[in-house]
Amino acid sequence: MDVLWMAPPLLLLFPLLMWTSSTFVYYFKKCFYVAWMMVLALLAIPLCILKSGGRDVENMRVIRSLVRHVKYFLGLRFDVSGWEHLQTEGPYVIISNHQSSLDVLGLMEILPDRCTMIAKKELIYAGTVGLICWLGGIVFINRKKTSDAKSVMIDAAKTMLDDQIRLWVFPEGTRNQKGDLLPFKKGAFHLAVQAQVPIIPVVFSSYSSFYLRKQKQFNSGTIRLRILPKIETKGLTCDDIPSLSDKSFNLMRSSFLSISNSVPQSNGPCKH
Ligand SMILES: CCCCCCCCCCCCCC(=O)SCCNC(=O)CCNC(=O)[C@H](O)C(C)(C)COP(=O)(O)OP(=O)(O)OC[C@H]1O[C@@H](n2cnc3c(N)ncnc32)[C@H](O)[C@@H]1OP(=O)(O)O
Ligand SMILES: CCCCCCCC/C=C\CCCCCCCC(=O)OC[C@@H](O)COP(=O)(O)O
Repeated sequence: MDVLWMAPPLLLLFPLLMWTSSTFVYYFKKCFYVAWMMVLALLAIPLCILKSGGRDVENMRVIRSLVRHVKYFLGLRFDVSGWEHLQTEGPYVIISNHQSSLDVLGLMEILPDRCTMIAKKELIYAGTVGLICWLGGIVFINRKKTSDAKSVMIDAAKTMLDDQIRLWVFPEGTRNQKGDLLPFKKGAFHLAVQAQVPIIPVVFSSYSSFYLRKQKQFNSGTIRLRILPKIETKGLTCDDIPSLSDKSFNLMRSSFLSISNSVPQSNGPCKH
């Protein structure tokens, strides 16, 4: 009978235990993030339509200002350096590594005016977020059809110059949390060379100190964001794309490793 007395305090303790359980925090933060972004997008839709009357890169100002507080809810901080490198007139291509949808928070932290992104076309179906991406002028590509993706990017190079737009590209082409960068795809470099505009590399430090998908952990943490000096492409041609891509990759990789305090995952212990 005595044991029954313990039931009410245990029942009260249960939510507390749940709350402190790191798995619960992980799922809660992830669900909150998606749901809150959906709500913010819903708020942004009428604001963007009122501001620009439809799809326009200027809507990114509205989206940027609505998203900037989200980091506080998730316990994230950004330590940004290299702001001066974004003080470049006219169009340019920003390239950055891509670890998770959380990259959107860092992106909005430093997003320059008149800058939009290249994204996979599936994103347009993400409910209110999809619609706000369209209103923000995001350029959608079909990754399954190289010829389509290429022709959309060739058009984008022309639009960049005609409308003085900057484009943010994730040259790895997909999300990656392997503790290293994936080899770069060439689209971003073709884009910059075709438009003859500079490339500004941006590096996000590894999220592995606070966000671990496999272990279901999502703690508080600081993300170091490094804006690197621009790489000029004036006078470069198609033939220079491989070396331009390699140069960018090497610069970003060494910056990533130095700000992440991590070593790439090896395939096992060294053999002597
Ligand atoms: C409030 C709520 C707010 C919400 C805000 C939300 C913000 C959202 C943020 C959004 C975040 C969303 C983030 C995301 O969604 S990330 C996913 C989408 N982004 C990308 O995939 C971008 C990176 N990918 C590329 O650049 C690829 O190269 C593409 C996709 C273009 C093709 O890839 P694919 O794998 O099919 O082919 P390949 O790379 O092997 O290339 C094949 C050949 O073609 C050549 N080639 C390539 N390109 C060009 C070109 N332009 N002109 C001439 N030639 C070109 C190339 O040199 C190669 O030839 P060669 O060298 O072998 O001879
Ligand atoms: C009714 C449809 C509901 C869909 C719900 C999903 C909506 C997501 C909502 C909020 C998340 C906030 C920001 C979304 C921006 C995500 C950009 C992103 O990270 O896309 C992934 C893409 O770069 C690479 O894709 P893959 O790694 O190749 O796969």
